[in-house]
Amino acid sequence: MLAHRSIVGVAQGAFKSAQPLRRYASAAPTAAFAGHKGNNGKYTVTLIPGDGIGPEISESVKDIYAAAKVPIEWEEVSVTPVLKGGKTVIPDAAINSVKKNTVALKGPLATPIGKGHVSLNLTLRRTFNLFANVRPCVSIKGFKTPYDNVDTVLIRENTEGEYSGIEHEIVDGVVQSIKLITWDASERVARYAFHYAQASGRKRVTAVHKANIMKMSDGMFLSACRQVSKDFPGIAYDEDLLDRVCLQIVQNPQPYSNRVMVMPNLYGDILSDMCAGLIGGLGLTPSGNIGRDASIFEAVHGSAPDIAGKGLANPTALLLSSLMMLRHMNLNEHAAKIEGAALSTIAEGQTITGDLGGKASTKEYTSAIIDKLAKA
Ligand SMILES: NC(=O)C1=CN([C@@H]2O[C@H](COP(=O)(O)OP(=O)(O)OC[C@H]3O[C@@H](n4cnc5c(N)ncnc54)[C@H](O)[C@@H]3O)[C@@H](O)[C@H]2O)C=CC1
Ligand SMILES: O=C(O)CCC(=O)C(=O)O
Repeated sequence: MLAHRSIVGVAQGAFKSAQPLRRYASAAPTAAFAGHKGNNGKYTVTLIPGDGIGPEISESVKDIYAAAKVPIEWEEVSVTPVLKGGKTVIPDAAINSVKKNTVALKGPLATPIGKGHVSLNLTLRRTFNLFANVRPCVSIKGFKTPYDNVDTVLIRENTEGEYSGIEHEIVDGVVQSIKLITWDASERVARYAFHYAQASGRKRVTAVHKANIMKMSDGMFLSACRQVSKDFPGIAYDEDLLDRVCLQIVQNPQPYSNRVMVMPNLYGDILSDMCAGLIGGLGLTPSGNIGRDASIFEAVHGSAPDIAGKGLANPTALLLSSLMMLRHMNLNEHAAKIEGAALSTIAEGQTITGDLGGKASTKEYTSAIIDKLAKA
């Protein structure tokens, strides 16, 4: 198996062939980290704890980072929405912090269903033009699930598609919701997906679509992927229907290993939750929202209101997202150390949270990782 490389590392000439497998790489050819080390030798990173379980899992990441002596200073900002000119917006302090630091770790933000303010998650992605949402889904060695060979990366177009937020009522009882697909955004995410595959040693890119039905919008997304594929002769390219992928991957995920799947926004949202189910659930799957001027890392899951405040949440997905962030920042050794401690704690199975079949609280699981770091 090839070592997973981060393009950031390659571009900065920092890649060493002896580096360990990068399961949660954040290959970002167009988004080299632009943050600066302060006089204290630490990088400042924006932290948005978020809603529901967000503050609990953020606390866990902070505790683990302190124990691992990661050279990061957190700049904590709230994203509690504010009203400005009749619109719900993200507070300026949060926007300015991400702009300045160019990198952020974000807990989940809750969105009212069928009414109320727009999704602030989507607002952040659009504000910073975070065009690619990278969602690795990899089985954890030693942690038994119905499948033990999942190793795929979904890359979701992150700024438009079904999530464009253009909706209106035409006449009473008739509502239109517009799926907007542009050539530029499709080409940009396709190119990112091929770069990611190349940098991480993955051999194939699959464009996932419904162009049999949405002939023009998904059809154009496919045309962009096909055109970009010509620039990457070393990477195989194919296309598959979303419904077929869903069926086949739950029957046998193995053929989807060692590849990158690229797709429009909504398909990536749904397929990544489904893939999380293959490896043990939403408590385990990280993501990175990658842009040219900033990147925001967050778990795939939401605010989990059903368990919020009970100390039961699994912080692994946010922790792994933070490791994608560390690799994006070229802090590879710290990432590898924490990854080893977290994944071996899960593989041993003695101190794991309820979603993984264990009995540990968030704090007990966090302490188990910290104990391992102390012994490493
Ligand atoms: N990127 C973001 O910030 C996202 C925000 N949301 C928002 O989150 C809210 C809740 O959404 P749901 O559909 O309920 O999805 P959810 O992902 O919050 O929860 C789905 C199920 O997974 C469980 N779960 C999720 N994360 C977990 C963790 N770390 N540890 C243990 N169990 C975990 C929950 O307890 C729940 O049973 C909504 O307001 C939604 O809009 C949803 C998805 C992403
Ligand atoms: O913004 C939200 O509340 C949900 C967003 C979501 O599911 C996602 O796109 O990851």
